[in-house]
Amino acid sequence: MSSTDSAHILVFPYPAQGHMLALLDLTHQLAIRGLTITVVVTPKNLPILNPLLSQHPSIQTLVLPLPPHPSIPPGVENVKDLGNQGNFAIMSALGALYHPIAHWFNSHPSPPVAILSDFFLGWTHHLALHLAVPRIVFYSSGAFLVSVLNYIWHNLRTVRTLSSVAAFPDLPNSPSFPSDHLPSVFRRYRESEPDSEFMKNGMIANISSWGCVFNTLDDLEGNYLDHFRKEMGHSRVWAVGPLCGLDSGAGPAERGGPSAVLASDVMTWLDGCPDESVVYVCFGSQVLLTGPQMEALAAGLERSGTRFIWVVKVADGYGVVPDGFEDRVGGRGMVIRGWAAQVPILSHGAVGGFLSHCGWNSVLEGIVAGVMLLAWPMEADQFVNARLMVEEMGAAVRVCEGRDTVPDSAELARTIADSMGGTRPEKVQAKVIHEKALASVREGGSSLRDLDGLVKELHGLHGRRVTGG
Ligand SMILES: O=c1ccn([C@@H]2O[C@H](COP(=O)(O)OP(=O)(O)O[C@H]3O[C@H](CO)[C@@H](O)[C@H](O)[C@H]3O)[C@@H](O)[C@H]2O)c(=O)[nH]1
Repeated sequence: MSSTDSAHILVFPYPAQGHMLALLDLTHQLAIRGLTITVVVTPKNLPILNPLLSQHPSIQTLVLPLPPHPSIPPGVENVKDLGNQGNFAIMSALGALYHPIAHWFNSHPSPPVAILSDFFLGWTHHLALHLAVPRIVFYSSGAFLVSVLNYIWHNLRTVRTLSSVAAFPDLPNSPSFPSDHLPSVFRRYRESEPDSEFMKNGMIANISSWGCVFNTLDDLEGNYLDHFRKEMGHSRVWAVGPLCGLDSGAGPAERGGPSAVLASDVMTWLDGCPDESVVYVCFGSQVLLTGPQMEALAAGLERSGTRFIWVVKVADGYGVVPDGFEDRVGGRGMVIRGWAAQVPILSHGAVGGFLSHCGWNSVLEGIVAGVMLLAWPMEADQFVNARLMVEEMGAAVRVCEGRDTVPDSAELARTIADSMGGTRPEKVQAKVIHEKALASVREGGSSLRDLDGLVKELHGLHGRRVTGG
């Protein structure tokens, strides 16, 4: 199909690995289904698109410099270099791309018929209204989290005045959370502070957008999706996940960047381990551990007697792997300093557990791999995700919680050894969800059906004007 006879979509990922990689997985799916695509990206994030662009040379990029912001050091364009606290500044800085994008759009011979953009780019709703095209929100987090957030923005004063526990009586299962477990975008929000207000307005704009896509599935979050659909009052809510369970086609070993240790070397090491004997430890792309946390985790892994792969993010002022640790654990463990090929590692039959911060992508990748999660939620949506997996799904074990908490290493060692050794009910349940997740992205599955529905809707926009929402 040529670019003139297929719908042209503008895809705008948010520059954080946990947001971007999943939207690029979706972009790949849209490209193989014949849509014409332009991706908005800043120069330093362009290499993250390499696997996608080499697979689909027809995908165009709109490369725009990141507008300056006083809280963003020169040269920084991705949240991985700032941590979670950098989100508001990056969101605000990107907001200044409104006019450059509008200008590009208005001078394009065959401009996009829709904008598909991350939920941290809520302002693109107004851009889409201005350009008279529909905007579709991509939620890189789950429907439970988004339901919690929507409740918060609608009941801001009430939730802010609650002291220690916040209840969500309108949501399925009426959950409640200690207030320090609420999503970071809310906890970091300060009334009248410009970047905070910009973020909040963007979140509210998401609710009015024409449609939305979730990287989730009915069998995991059907109750929250139903609740959300009711709140939206329309059916343009597509649950297409787990996107990592569809053929990524984008060379998973290079997903997000080159691996610090050659992926083939890691695979060879795993080949020498018995089935489901290895616990994979990684806390996503943003979290850095303090010195005491690193020591406790190292001691826990050492005392557990379990095989492991530990991915350590390194930065000045944060913890390091204790001296002599690797000699003491001998061939039983592998430490990867920097970026790891997470998806291929998890999919290896030798991996049986995943000690994770419960970032949404890690949760889904663990499910697709059929490994049990050992949950250590720290910030953002992670407490909500952990609750879903531990309490509601019964498919994960909680090992620690909190961004600053230092786990007790003896207890950590026991939990790791116990989880990896025995046949816990959570392990069995993780396999049940794994099967359901794989079925959802196979022929006849709910997520594939929704993906086809989304694609049909996008193709249908070609030559038609649908705006607002
Ligand atoms: O060494 C690494 C580290 C991460 N990843 C990948 O990077 C992504 C990380 O995403 P996620 O597990 O969701 O963690 P974060 O990077 O922390 O993601 C942010 O964005 C997510 C989506 O909104 C939220 O759920 C998280 O809480 C938030 O911290 C995943 O696809 C991983 O496979 C690698 O491939 N190699």
